[in-house]
Amino acid sequence: MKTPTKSQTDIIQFPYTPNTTLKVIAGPGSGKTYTLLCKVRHLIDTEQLKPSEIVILSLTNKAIDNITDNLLQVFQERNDGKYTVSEVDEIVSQIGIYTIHGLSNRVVTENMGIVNIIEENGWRGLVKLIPKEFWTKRKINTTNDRFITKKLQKLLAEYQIDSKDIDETIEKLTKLMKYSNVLTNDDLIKMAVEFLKTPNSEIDCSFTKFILDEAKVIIIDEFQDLHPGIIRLLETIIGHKQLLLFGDTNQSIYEFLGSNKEVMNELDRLKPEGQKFTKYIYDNFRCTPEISSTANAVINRSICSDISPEHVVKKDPSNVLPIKYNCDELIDELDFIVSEICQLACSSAKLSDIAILTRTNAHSKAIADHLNTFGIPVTKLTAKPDWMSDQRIRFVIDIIQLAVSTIEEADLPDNAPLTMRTKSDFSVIVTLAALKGFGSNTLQKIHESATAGNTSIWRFLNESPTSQWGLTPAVTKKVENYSRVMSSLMNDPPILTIEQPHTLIEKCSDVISKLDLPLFVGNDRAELKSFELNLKEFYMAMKMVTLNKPHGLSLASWFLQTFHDQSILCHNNPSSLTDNGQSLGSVNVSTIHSSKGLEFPVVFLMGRSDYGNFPIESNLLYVAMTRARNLLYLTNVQHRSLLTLPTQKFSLMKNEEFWRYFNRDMNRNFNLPNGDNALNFKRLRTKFGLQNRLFHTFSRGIKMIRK
Ligand SMILES: Nc1ncnc2c1ncn2[C@@H]1O[C@H](COP(=O)(O)OP(=O)(O)OP(=O)(O)O)[C@@H](O)[C@H]1O
Repeated sequence: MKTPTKSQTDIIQFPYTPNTTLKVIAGPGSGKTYTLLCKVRHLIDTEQLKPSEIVILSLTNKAIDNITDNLLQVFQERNDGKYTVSEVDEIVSQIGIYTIHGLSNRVVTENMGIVNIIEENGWRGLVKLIPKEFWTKRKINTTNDRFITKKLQKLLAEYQIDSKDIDETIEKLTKLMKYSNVLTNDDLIKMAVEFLKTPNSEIDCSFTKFILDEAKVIIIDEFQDLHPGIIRLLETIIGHKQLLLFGDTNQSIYEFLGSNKEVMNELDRLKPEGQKFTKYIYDNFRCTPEISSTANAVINRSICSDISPEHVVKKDPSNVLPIKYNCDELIDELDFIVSEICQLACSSAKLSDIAILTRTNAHSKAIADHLNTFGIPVTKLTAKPDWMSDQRIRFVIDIIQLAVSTIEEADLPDNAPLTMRTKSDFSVIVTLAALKGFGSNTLQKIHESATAGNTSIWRFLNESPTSQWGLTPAVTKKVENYSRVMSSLMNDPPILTIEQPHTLIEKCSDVISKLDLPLFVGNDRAELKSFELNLKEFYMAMKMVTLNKPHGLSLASWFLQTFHDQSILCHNNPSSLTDNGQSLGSVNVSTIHSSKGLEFPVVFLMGRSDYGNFPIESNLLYVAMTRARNLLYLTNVQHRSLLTLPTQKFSLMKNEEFWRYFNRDMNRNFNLPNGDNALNFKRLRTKFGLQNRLFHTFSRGIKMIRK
C-alpha cells in the first residue's frame, strides 16, 4: 500500500476553488498519475465535489487507460470501510474520463448523429472518384497510392482555408464528405467547438450540456502533449471551472504538431492573475539515481527543490551506470542485444522485464523480426491497437457503417433534405472501391448518376433499372451482386437486432466471402497470422462495448459511436511489474513514442542517429531513458551529455549485489546463483546466438539452391 509523499500530499490537499488553475510539474516516475488519482479521491472524500462534476482528459488512449485502470485501485486502497464495493464502482463510473478526441466525438454524434472519421480505406475510396486528368493537370505521379492519398488530404485542407483556386472535383468531394458526415480528426475538433458554443436546440444534448454546465473541474493529464489544434476546444470547455494540469515540459515530444508552449500560454491567460498556481514533485520511484542523473544531464535538468532534500523520496543507488555500446553494423547491434538478453535471462530477469526502444517503426520492426527469427518471443507495443489500422478490419467496420446508415435513411420521408438521405454514400463508395477491378471511371459514373437523380447511391443502385446505370455488362453484374450481398446485412436477422458480437462478425464474414475483394486474398502466413490476431482483438473490443451499451441502442450503432475510444488495456499489457508467474514472457519492442507513460525494469535504447540536434530530440532521449527502472543500455546512442559516461567493463551476470537490488525492487525472491549460470548462458547463446542462426539460414539456402 502506497502513502503519498510530502509534495504529493501538498497537491492532493490543494482546495477546490472555481476559476483557478493548478499546474503540477512532475518528472518521470515521480508518481504524477498516482497523485492525480489521489486528488480525485480527496475531492470526493471531502465532499468538495461530486464524482459527476469531475472530468479527466488526455490526448492518448494509453494515458486514459492508465487512469481508468488505477482509479478503482486508489479508491479501494485505504478504504477503511468508507465505501462499499458497489459504492466504489458507482463513484468511479460517474467520473468522466475521456480522450480529447473521444469527448469531441461524443459531443458531435450527440448533436448530428454518427459521423465517419476518415481513415486510409476512406481516402483510397475518395481517390478513386478523381478523374485522371485532375492529376495530370497538376503533374502529379499517380503510381504511389500513399502519396496520392496524402496529396488529396492536403488539397482538401487547402480548399477549406481558401476555396478560390480549386476546381470542381475537389468541390464535389468536399460536398460528398459533408453530406455523408465524413470528418477528419481536425474537423471533429472544430465541429465539437461549434456544438459546444451552440448546441443543437432540436435535440436533448445532455452530454454537451453536462460538459458545459455541470462539470466543475477539468483535469488534464500529460499537458505537455497538448497542441494548438485543440486550444479552442479547451477554452470552450474550461470556462470558469477549476483547471488542474499535470505534466512535464521535458517530456514534450509532439512539437511537430505545433508549439506546446503556445497552448500553455493561452491556458495561462484563461484565469485571472493571482488565481494561477504551480507545484512540483521531485520524488522518483522509478529510476535508479544512476539512470536519473544520466537522463537529467541530457535535458540539463537540475533539481532545485523548494522542499528540503530529506523530504524528496529517491531509490537507493544500484551502483550500476547506464551501459554504452557502439558498433557500425545492424548485425553487430543485434548480436549484442541477443547476447545481453541471454545473460539477463541467466541472471534473474524475465524476458518480459526487457523493453527495446527505437526511434522509428521501421527500426522496431527490423529488431522484432530478427529476434523472432532467433526464436526469442517478442511483443510489439503500439500506441493504437493494431486492429484499428488493419485494412481488412476497417473494411468490416465500413460494411457495418453502410448497413446502419442505409437503414437510418430508409426510415426518412422522401422529402427529407438530400443531406439527410445521402449519409451512406461515403460507405458505399469505400466498399465499392474495394471490389476487384472496380476503377475510378465506374465509381465516378455511379456517383454522378445518383447525384443527377437527387438520390443516394444506395437507393440509386437498388431502385433504378440497371439500364440506367450506364455500366458495361460485366461491371453491372458485379454491382448487382454487391447490392444483393450487402442487402443481406439488413435482414434475416436485421443487423440492428443483433446483440452478440460473434453473430455480427459472422454476418460480416458471410458478406465478405461472397464478394470479390483483393484485400482478403493472399496466403502469406505471417500476414494471415497478424489478421487472425487483429480479428481476435477486434472481437474483444466489441465484447467490451457490449458491457457499457445503453439500453435500447443496437450493438452495431453503439460500436460505431465508441470504437475510436476503445480501451487498449487488453492490447498493450506490459505485465512485467505485476507478472509473478513462472513464465519468462516475451521481450517488449516499441518506438519511444509508444512507450511514453510506461516503465520497464530493463531498457535497451537504440540509436543510429544523434539525439542532440534539437531540444525535441533531447526530450525524446530523456523520455526513453526514464522508462528504465533498474538497467539501461544505450546502443549506438549519441548525445553530447553521454560523452563522459564511462564504458562498463565487468560482466553484469557476476554482479550478485546488483541482482539482489533488482529483485528487491521487483518484489521478487532472489536465490543465490547455483553456479550453473555461465553454463546456462553458453547454452542459451548457442540456441539464440547469431552465428548459429546464420549457419542454419546459410545451409537452408544451399539446400534450396541444390533443389
Ligand atoms: N507515494 C508513492 N509510494 C510508492 N510508490 C509510488 C508513490 N507514488 C508513485 N509511486 C510509484 O511510482 C511509479 C511511477 O508512478 P507514475 O506512473 O504515477 O509516474 P509518472 O510520474 O506518471 O511517470 P511518467 O511521467 O513517466 O508518466 C509507479 O510504479 C507508482 O506506483
